[in-house]
Amino acid sequence: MTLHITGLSAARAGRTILHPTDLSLPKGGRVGLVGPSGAGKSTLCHALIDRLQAEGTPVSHVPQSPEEALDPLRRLDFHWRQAERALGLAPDPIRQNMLMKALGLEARPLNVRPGSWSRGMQQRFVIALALLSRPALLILDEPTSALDPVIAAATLELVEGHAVQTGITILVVTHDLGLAAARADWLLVLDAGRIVEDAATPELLARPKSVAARALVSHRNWAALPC
Ligand SMILES: Nc1ncnc2c1ncn2[C@@H]1O[C@H](COP(=O)(O)OP(=O)(O)OP(=O)(O)O)[C@@H](O)[C@H]1O
Repeated sequence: MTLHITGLSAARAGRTILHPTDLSLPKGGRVGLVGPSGAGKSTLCHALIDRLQAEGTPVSHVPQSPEEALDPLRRLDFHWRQAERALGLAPDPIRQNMLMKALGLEARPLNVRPGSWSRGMQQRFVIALALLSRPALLILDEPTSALDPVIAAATLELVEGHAVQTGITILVVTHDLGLAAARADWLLVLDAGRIVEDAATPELLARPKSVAARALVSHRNWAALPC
């Protein structure tokens, strides 16, 4: 079922940051939200999360870097238990193994602090945590900014594989058109708090209509990135 969201908007300090916006996110789809810094991507994400949560639709958000989600002094198994508790879930080793395996982390002991793992592995762990709630929508916020591009691409492939099996919709939020074009079937371009383009990825790349999308597409070095 497609997630339809209408009239999403946001103001900060008396200024409209996100103008009234409608979104349609197809179930199991991979959608990219692209726009320059300050366009309002984070604001849109927060408004979207608030709206979906208010409607009772499960949504998970993966922040840019694992440090934002993990306490460096707490062991990974503590984080897992906390997430289960927050969701009202009883501990379930089978579910835990399934999610860890989906992110390529099977057989890794969790009785260590985050710093014992590479950042790429920490980010995968955070994504596995985000999947615990069986979200209808998984928002990946600048998912590659904290990782080297090859690790980032491998991580995104694992997430997408899991999403295909479970019907989760993925929203990749980024200022990097190369990343979005490689990962998403559909692209939304946000500029100054307005969605100025909403098109299938090949269509947007071939025929960008808005000034913002044309500027992103004409920035050609995006094509060379591995993810
Ligand atoms: N709490 C706030 N108070 C005032 N202005 C804000 C606040 N939060 C965001 N803004 C402004 O809203 C605009 C959009 O910010 P936002 O963080 O949503 O953009 P973004 O596209 O996510 O940027 P980036 O890619 O740099 O993270 C910016 O001009 C920002 O300065």
